[in-house]
Amino acid sequence: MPFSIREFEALARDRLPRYVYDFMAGGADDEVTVRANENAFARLRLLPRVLRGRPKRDLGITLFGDEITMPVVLSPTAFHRLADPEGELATARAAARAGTVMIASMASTASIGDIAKAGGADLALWFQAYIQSDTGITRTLVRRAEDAGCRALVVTVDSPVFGWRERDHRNGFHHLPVGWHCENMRDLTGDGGVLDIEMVADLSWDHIDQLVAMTDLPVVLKGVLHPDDAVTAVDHGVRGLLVSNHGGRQLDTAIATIDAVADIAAVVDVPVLVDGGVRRGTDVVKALAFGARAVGVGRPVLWGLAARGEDGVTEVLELLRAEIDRALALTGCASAHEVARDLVREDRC
Ligand SMILES: Cc1cc2nc3c(=O)[nH]c(=O)nc-3n(C[C@H](O)[C@H](O)[C@H](O)COP(=O)(O)O)c2cc1C
Ligand SMILES: CC(C)CC(=O)C(=O)O
Repeated sequence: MPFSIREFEALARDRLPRYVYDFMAGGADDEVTVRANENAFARLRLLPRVLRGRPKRDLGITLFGDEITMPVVLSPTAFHRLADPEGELATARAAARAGTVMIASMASTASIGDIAKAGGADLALWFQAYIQSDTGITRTLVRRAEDAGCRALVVTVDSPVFGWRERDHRNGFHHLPVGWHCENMRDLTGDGGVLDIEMVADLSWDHIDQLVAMTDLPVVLKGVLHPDDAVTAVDHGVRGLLVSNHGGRQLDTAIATIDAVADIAAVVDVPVLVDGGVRRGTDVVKALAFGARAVGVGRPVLWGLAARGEDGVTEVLELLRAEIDRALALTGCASAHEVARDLVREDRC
């Protein structure tokens, strides 16, 4: 079994067709932000405490009333069938076994209802949506998420247009293989067809008001990086924030997310999550120190799924859990809640 997420990525790279690996690993333009997300974590250094007598660590946290077993959730990623024939169903089973949240992408290759069934009652399932220009379509998607038992709605707001992904253009990857579809987009128009997902350039806070009014589920905004937007979001009834630059796939040279999270956590009272470049338990501890309640992982889940299917996702999540536990022990913390801001210093080398 691989010993690190890095090794899972190498295994996945060997197993996947080139165009699939590139789609998953790649980002926008020069991929500056893809690299920056990881590099920014490495630049931060931990200042551990000693002799605090911590025989066991408690990794659990609460999100919207649900207890999860570690401060790591599965960020939404499209097209899991490209990684494994069982696709999102395998991912859901692994997330349920790990006792954490899966944020299912609107661009899943299984429907949200089928993902919920696969995960079973143990899965804390959230649904990620791109607001569509036709409010009726957005409403139907929200109802499907509610009917599937989703516990929160994540609205991605960093994609008014699609990022420029040169690897995909070079590989000619613009559509799913014949016969595979975004199953959440089926039967939305009455003719049994599958609609394309739209990126809507004129999205505004009015759309967020509409969405918040449409559902009792907590709405989480994904893709906020500016503290002023975070404050505005909460004013509009948003109940959580996922600080994200879409894994460097949208605006290249956008700020690394770990560099954005502290300023946001300082100005809002709602749970703040962060994703982008989390590859080690020490990264998670740094995010907690900056005020995040939890982190999201995108590509690591895909590497696990591509390398070893459902078991691979389980192994990736358990690797992270063990690494977080070890990082807490080595920094002198008994729980995720005890991680304090003064554990992290900027690298002075
Ligand atoms: C292959 C791939 C597909 C993605 N699909 C979606 C998506 O459908 N919706 C979304 O909001 N974010 C999507 N993302 C972004 C992730 O939710 C997340 O922000 C990002 O992957 C985090 O960075 P990491 O991969 O370094 O962990 C995708 C990312 C990847 C790598
Ligand atoms: C195909 C898109 C809807 C998903 C994706 O690749 C992304 O959001 O990065």
